[in-house]
Amino acid sequence: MTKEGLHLGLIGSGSMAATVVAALTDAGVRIERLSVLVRPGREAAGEDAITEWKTGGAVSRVISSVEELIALEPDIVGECASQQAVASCVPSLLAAGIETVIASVGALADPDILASLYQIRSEKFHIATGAVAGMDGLSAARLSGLTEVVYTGRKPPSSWPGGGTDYAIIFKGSAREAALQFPKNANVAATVALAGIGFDRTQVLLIADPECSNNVHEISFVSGCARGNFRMEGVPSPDNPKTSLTAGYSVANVILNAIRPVLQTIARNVV
Ligand SMILES: NC(=O)C1=CN([C@@H]2O[C@H](COP(=O)(O)OP(=O)(O)OC[C@H]3O[C@@H](n4cnc5c(N)ncnc54)[C@H](O)[C@@H]3O)[C@@H](O)[C@H]2O)C=CC1
Ligand SMILES: O=C([O-])CC(=O)C(=O)O
Repeated sequence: MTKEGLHLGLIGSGSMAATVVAALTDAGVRIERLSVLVRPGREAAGEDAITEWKTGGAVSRVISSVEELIALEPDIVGECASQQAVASCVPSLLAAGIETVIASVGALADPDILASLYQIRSEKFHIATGAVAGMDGLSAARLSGLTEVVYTGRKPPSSWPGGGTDYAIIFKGSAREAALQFPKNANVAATVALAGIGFDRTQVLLIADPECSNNVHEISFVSGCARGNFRMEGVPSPDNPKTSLTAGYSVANVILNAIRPVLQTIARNVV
């Protein structure tokens, strides 16, 4: 981060990336440079997408390899792309010492990916809570002994693979299976698993519900210190209703917290 502002790196140029940039700009962060990693061949589409973003005048650049992104030396990178992007980009970013926040948390349900990130043991690795909330309470309750954690995710039928219009139980099983089978819809299952009793003991129910206009996340748990029941009702992103707007705000919030010490230093220097 220079005295003038933040050099933000993003992986992905879809709905969540747009929300992250708008949220940071609205929060008063001056994004001086924006480096956006897209899939090879998607550079022009990425550049078009960025023209619609609320960047506050950032100088933007679209690249298509993680090596180029690393060479540009962003202050922090937000992954807003896919589980595959976590696997292929995040270990290199962390190995290069770059602060990185992930949204595609379901990637960690794959033991090989988890192991590759664990080996790096970087304090610069952040997991956004995404579309859900209450993970602090769940992880605190874990210390008292969790005996049951159930996550239920409901979205309108059109937001599930295959579309349709009717009520349907899309999936019932473990958080590991949910996160790997529904990479665009069940990252929250992975987040709940990581905060609570793990990928194999967390029970997941995914429902296509025509009564829903929002994306609803319900968590219940039983522990030694508390029983918990909480519910988050996320407004779908206009460009991609599968993704709740909360998820992008969550990535922006992690970025804000990570850069805050630097912002405070700048404020002290300027005032
Ligand atoms: N933790 C959470 O609560 C949530 C996490 N997510 C994750 O965030 C991701 C992004 O969500 P949206 O922006 O709504 O999706 P989107 O489909 O609007 O945009 C994703 C963009 O990333 C690009 N992309 C995918 N893999 C890439 C790679 N390896 N390198 C560069 N670009 C790549 C795609 O081409 C697409 O343009 C989802 O795919 C999902 O994995 C989504 C919703 C909630
Ligand atoms: O955005 C949401 O509501 C949740 C979601 O897609 C996910 O968990 O992957």
